[in-house]
Amino acid sequence: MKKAVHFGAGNIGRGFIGALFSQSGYNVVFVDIADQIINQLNEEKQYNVMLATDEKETITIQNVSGLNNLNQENEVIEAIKEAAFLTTAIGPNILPRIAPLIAKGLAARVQANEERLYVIACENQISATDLLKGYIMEHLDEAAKEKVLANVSFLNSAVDRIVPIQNNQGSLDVLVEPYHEWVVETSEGIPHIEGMKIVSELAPFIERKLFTVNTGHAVIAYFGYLANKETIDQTLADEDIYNQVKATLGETGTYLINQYNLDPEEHQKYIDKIINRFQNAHLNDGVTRVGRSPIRKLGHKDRLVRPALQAQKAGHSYTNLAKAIAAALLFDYKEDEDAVKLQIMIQEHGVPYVLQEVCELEESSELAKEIISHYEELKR
Ligand SMILES: NC(=O)c1ccc[n+]([C@@H]2O[C@H](COP(=O)([O-])OP(=O)(O)OC[C@H]3O[C@@H](n4cnc5c(N)ncnc54)[C@H](O)[C@@H]3O)[C@@H](O)[C@H]2O)c1
Ligand SMILES: O=P(O)(O)OC[C@@H](O)[C@@H](O)[C@H](O)[C@H](O)CO
Repeated sequence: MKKAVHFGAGNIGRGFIGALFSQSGYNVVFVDIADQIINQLNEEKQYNVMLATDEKETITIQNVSGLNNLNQENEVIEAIKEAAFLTTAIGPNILPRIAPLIAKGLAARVQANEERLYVIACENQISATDLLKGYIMEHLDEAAKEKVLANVSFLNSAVDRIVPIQNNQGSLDVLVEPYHEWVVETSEGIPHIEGMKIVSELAPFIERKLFTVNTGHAVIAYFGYLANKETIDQTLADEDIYNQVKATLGETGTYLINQYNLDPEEHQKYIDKIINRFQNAHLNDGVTRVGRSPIRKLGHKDRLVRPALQAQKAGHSYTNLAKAIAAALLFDYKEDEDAVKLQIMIQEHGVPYVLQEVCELEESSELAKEIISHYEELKR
């Protein structure tokens, strides 16, 4: 049976990417540090993916197993030697940590098996696979690098499916929204995977997704958190926040329509569909999950700052994006490591320093000034 090695047996791993490989006839080896999940995968050898609909349709995912990358290095390397695909859904910040083991696996793979291997990082980050490739290359000598570059394809991708934190301790089953989209950039003829869409240029797809789904999500999460809301759908029921989301997606929409020559009516339909997805009460998706890792989300190329800068450059409105950035700076959720770090940075050095260090925005820029003024207002 064909094999796919997938790093990250979490929500997207089990609920989306691993599930698609299994449904396409692959044996899926999940690699993770969570012993409980790994042991359960090996014992139960299957799990259910449930759709967040009234009917709760269920699909059983089979031919799955697990390995722990902390204490089963050799087994992971052996699995990589036989795999047709190597994918990740682990969080962008974790990619550098798994790169040394992937490098060992790839070095052994290209010696043992001449078949092409496809590596795809499925993270919410522009060019995540290119970044992973760079981290992997740091751990290969010149000879191995050359062989890996000749035999392994590194393909960027965009993944879209809302998978909340699961409310079923001790179970492998995953509740997911019915909608899903997985777009992979390549001009090669790669093996067919159910649900994978191939495109020759990813930029319009990943920017449209990141600056609509994830920007909208971030606005709801940060304003919802400030308004003491628990979930995304509850937050959207607040008329002011709903209008704020619409206005912000109007700003990112103007950029996306101009940049990628999108049809404005089609783009409006895309926005409406996404807002409808956010309103799915079956998901029970927490604002703290969606707002997680605010330092990452405030990055220069991420869902808030990049569209704001693009709007500023084009002379369009970015007021609502600036407000959302200010709200993100107030996300002081104590159980999120990044949020704690961000608040310490603000207390010790102030907001202008954070805008410079995290968002790469000069204090004197119009955008930075506007964020600071919204921040002061929201704090009151
Ligand atoms: N959940 C969603 O709705 C969604 C949708 C699209 C994209 N994504 C992206 O998918 C990625 C994963 O998100 P998620 O929601 O599935 O997160 P998650 O926390 O549910 O899953 C991450 C998994 O990675 C594992 N992990 C952490 N550190 C590890 C390490 N060093 N080695 C091996 N495994 C490790 C964790 O144990 C966990 O099982 C993120 O980049 C996210 O942005 C998520
Ligand atoms: O995964 P993050 O932390 O980058 O973003 C949180 C959510 O916006 C995200 O997980 C969405 O649910 C997902 O991107 C939908 O496709």
